[in-house]
Amino acid sequence: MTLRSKRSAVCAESPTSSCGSTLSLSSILSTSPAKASVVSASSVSSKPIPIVAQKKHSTYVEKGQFHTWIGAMRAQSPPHILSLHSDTPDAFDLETAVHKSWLERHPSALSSFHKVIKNAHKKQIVVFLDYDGTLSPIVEDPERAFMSTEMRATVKDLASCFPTAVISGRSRSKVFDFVQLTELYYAGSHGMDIMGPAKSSDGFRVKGTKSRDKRGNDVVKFQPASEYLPVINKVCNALIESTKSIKGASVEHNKFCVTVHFRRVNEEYWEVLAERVQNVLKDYPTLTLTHGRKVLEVRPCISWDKGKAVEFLLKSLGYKDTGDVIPLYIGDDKTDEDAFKMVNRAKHGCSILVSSVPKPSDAKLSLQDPSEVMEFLRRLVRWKKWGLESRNSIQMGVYDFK
Ligand SMILES: O=P(O)(O)OC[C@H]1O[C@H](O[C@H]2O[C@H](CO)[C@@H](O)[C@H](O)[C@H]2O)[C@H](O)[C@@H](O)[C@@H]1O
Repeated sequence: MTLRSKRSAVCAESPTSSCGSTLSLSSILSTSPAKASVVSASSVSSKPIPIVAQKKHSTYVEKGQFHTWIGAMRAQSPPHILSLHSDTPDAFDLETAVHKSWLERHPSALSSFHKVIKNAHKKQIVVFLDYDGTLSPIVEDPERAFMSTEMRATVKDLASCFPTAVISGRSRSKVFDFVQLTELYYAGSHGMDIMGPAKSSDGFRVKGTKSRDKRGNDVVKFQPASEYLPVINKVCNALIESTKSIKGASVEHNKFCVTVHFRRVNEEYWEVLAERVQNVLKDYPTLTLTHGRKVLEVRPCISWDKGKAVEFLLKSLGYKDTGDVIPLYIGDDKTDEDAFKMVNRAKHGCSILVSSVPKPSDAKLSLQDPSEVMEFLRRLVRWKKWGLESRNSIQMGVYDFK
């Protein structure tokens, strides 16, 4: 048996909170403009949620730190994807061993399905889904990240069984254009633009502007970073201008945040692109820089993230007591880690990372890719639609889901 170390597929970043952290060495190491927005070039408490503008940060990064960050970015979306489920006895190597040990810490949500639904019959499952990399596969062109018809049908079925929300880094209108399901709740701009139910529970005053959705339901729109809109527009234009000469670079206006895409840029220019972004940010001390899957993201320095959005939606749905609800969150990116932490604090919370390679995460379970996400969601629907008897069989492991 040989131990071969190919290029490591293990992501070097840690799953620390992304919101409000600047692109410091530690964060690096730790890892409606809908249609035309990409320009080429704690437990649930009943207290109101405080939103505090964070201390102004310096967004300056030492040059050498770009190398570390670029390494982390490469590792996050490696070209070589190892399938753990293929029987390849001769291919046992270091990567396989690392991946297997990672899977022991983040078991497959499919093989652990009985554990997910163990406490579910007398409780309310509420499902939160990230979009890119979770409902749709990662593709080169962010404008073409379509979800499949089958996935859309599955999510529609899911929403008929459980309250379901999509929480995305994209603008809310853009993610709605992709998903096209009116029966869901949506939070865009990494949770900074929420359209949720206005069904307040005791002790929680639902914040935001009340209105009616397309189906006539009372909804509330909550935008904790609304005052940043002018500065976000300004920085977006500055980023477009400063990156337009770099082939393949694109800037996506996500309403309350801006995404700079590296995926189609030749890797030899990544450092130049990162430096340009960093230079623009020097003039915007109220904004901060984070990174995701081959992207740098500019966002307001406020203590609001996907985890807070999950908390807000749970409260506005009327679930002030974590004992009554099973919040289930599925996501693939660094910004989803805030949501994983939030649901982990709930008594029966379920956090699932979508990743085909080992990477540090606070998620308890894992799925390899959007096709496994779809299979998992289908199982949830089947479980919900069947009677208790079938559910018991599933829990005892008697039923073969396939
Ligand atoms: O929170 P999410 O819904 O996962 O959004 C995060 C970012 O997703 C998109 O970028 C990612 O997907 C693209 C399409 O597959 C891919 O080209 C890019 O490299 C990925 O980072 C989206 O374009 C961003 O605006 C979101 O912030």
